Order: sequence, then C-alpha cells, then structure tokens
Amino acid sequence: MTPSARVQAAIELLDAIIASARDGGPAADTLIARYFKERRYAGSRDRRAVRDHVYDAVRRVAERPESGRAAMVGLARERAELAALFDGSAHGPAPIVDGEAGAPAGIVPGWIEPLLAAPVERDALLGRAPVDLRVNRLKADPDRVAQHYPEAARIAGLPDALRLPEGSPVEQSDPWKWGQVEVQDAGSQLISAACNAAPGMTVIDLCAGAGGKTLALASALGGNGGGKGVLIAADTIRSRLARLDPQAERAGATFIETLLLDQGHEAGALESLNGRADIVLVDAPCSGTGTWRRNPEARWRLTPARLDRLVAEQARILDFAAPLLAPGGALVYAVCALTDREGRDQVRAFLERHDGWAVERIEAAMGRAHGDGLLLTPGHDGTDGFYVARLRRTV
Ligand SMILES: C[S@@+](CC[C@H](N)C(=O)[O-])C[C@H]1O[C@@H](n2cnc3c(N)ncnc32)[C@H](O)[C@@H]1O
Repeated sequence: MTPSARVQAAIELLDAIIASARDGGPAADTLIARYFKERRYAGSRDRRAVRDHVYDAVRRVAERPESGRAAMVGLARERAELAALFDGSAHGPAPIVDGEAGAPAGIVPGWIEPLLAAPVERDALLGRAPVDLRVNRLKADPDRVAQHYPEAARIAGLPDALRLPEGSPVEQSDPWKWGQVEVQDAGSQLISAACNAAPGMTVIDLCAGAGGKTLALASALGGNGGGKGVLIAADTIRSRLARLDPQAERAGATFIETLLLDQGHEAGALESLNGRADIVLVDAPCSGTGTWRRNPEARWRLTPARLDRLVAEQARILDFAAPLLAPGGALVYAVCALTDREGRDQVRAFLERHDGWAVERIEAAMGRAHGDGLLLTPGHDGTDGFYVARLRRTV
C-alpha cells in the first residue's frame, strides 16, 4: 500500500469505528482485524501503519467525530507530513480543501467532564499504560519469577506485582507459558488484594467476567500451599465465563466454580448462598472512564442514557449482593470508572438504603481516600482508574 492508501484505509476504518460506537457494535480492535482479514494484500508494515493512524486519530478526539475523514483531517492539521498524503492519488484521500473542518482535539467529552471526581488528573487519562504482571502464587513465588524479568520494577504495596515497560512481549516469556504470571493492571490487583481473601474462606466474585480478578482471588485462597476454600465466579454472560475455564486450568486454579446468572433473576439463583459468603466482590459493569488509556474509543460510546442505566444496574447488583454476606463478611465494590455517580455516590446511596453495614478503610500504598472508598487514577497512581470500597456486614 502507498502511504496515501494507508491514510485512506484509516479513514474507512474510522468510519466503521464511529458507526460501531454509535450503534453499540464491535470494538475497534475487532473491526481492524476484520478489515485486514478481507484485505490480504496488506503486509504487516501496512497493517501497523494503518493501525497507528487509526489509534492516533481516536486518541486525539474526545467526542465521537462526524466522520473518519474529519478525524484524520484533524490529525493532519497538526502533522504536515500526514497532510501531504491527502494527495488525491489513486487509492489515497482527496486533498484537504480550504476551510474543511477537522474534528477538534480533546481528552474528556464535554458532558462527562463535570461528572468526573474532582481529584482526577484529566491530562493523564490517555497516557501510555505499562505492562503489569501478577504472580500466581498457586504456581510460583514472586521473587523467583522476578528473576525472569530483569527489567521489571516492583510496585509498592503489591508484593505479587511486577511492572514492565509498555509493549513488553510477555506472552513469549516462560513464566507466562507456565501459568506463573497473568497480565493484570496494578489497580485491578489492588482490588483483589482489598478483598483480603484467605485460605478456607467462601468468596463470591459476582461480576467475574472472564475471571481476571477471580484468578487473583484463587491465588490468595490457595497460594503458598494454603487450604483453598470456596470460590464462585458468577456472571450473566456465558461467553465470558467460558473464557475463565482454560485460564483457570493454565493457572492451576481448578477449584473455581462458575455460576451463570439470568439477568433480572439473580437473587433466586443465588438464594442458597445467602448469609454464607466471607467476601463478595462486585466488580460492577461501568462506564470504563478509568480505562480510556487502553480503550480511547470508549469515550465515543458512552452517552448520558447509558450512564444512567449503568448507575441503576450497579445499585441493583449491590442490593442482591448484600444478603450473600455472612455477619462480619465484607462486600467489596469496585468500578473501573472515575465518575462520582458510579463510585463515591453509589456507595453512599447503598449505605443509606441498607442498615447494618460499616465502612472499612482499605489499607493501600496507592490511591487516595474519596468518600467511603479509595480512588485510583492514572495520573496519581500509574494504574487504570478505579473506585473501590470495602463494607463490612455488622449484623
Ligand atoms: C467490569 S466487568 C468484570 C471484569 C472482571 N471482574 C475482571 O476482573 O476481568 C463487569 C461484568 O459484570 C457482568 N454483569 C453485568 N450485569 C451483571 C449482573 N446483573 N450480574 C452479574 N454480572 C453482571 C458483565 O457481564 C461483566 O462481565
């Protein structure tokens, strides 16, 4: 492909990404993979160049742009070498005309800006993410594993975490192949650690997804030859839970039980567990505003109506989670979101709806106290953004 044809390909892909964001369709990565599957003539350098154009354009624009061309023209207005490729050549984009509007640059969509928690450093929301690893204590010891990654840094307060530079090819390393490490953002690791799971406990990961945090909980229950316990991973999406099985196998965490819930009928399916859990983790569905550095296109998907639906669903999940706890048990609520409605205010509203709960401070070397919980941000902590709170059932 010529350099101009790569720009045109990026424009076409951006059109597809914009439509998909508007209609709730597949993610940008999926669309890019499909695009190249149908265009075998594109070599690996073409694919890399097109992908870079696409993500540079996506990262640059906060609000969903009108068109792929507007997104690329906006980028070209800041890069003369890119503008020169709008040359009207056979497979390239038409020349930029005088006065042609490019999409404006921005980080946070205007409507979300006032909803973000005040301490959040807006400028850092799209920074580059390092590669964080979590050592799986079911199979390995962190000090030993660290020897395989001489470039790794330890992370204060997270003894199982190793931090590698952005783009490190972890999946080619032996510890990864042997199931001794998982790739997991340090913020996610902190949330599992905040559960304080210990051998012998009954733990329910109520919004387990593909089990990123379930595996960390398994490591805490069964690591160091521990006595394990009961660990239930529940979710409403079958395909996500199905992805957990092979990962659990690889990690040696075969004692995890999975439970598929029917949306709207969760309480019935969970009834036999009422009053039995030492820990329930609610890693709730959320706006993902804390993960924009990995999913910059998520900014184009969120709408006020979708945020309202998420906030209502989070409250509903908390309400059917609460009866699962044994007296003295802990409900850990987390979102990878930085809006107060999903974090601080959601927890406060739960405490106002339910008697018999006490807030427990989360002892952590990162994050900042915010309301009844802890706020983690890319700017302050170098992690994805999270809000997490720990509530103890007192009666
Ligand atoms: C933030 S994701 C979980 C990520 C996962 N815990 C991890 O660490 O990889 C939220 C999950 O909640 C699930 N979910 C949504 N509504 C739910 C409900 N009513 N009950 C249980 N899970 C639900 C979604 O399917 C999604 O997998």
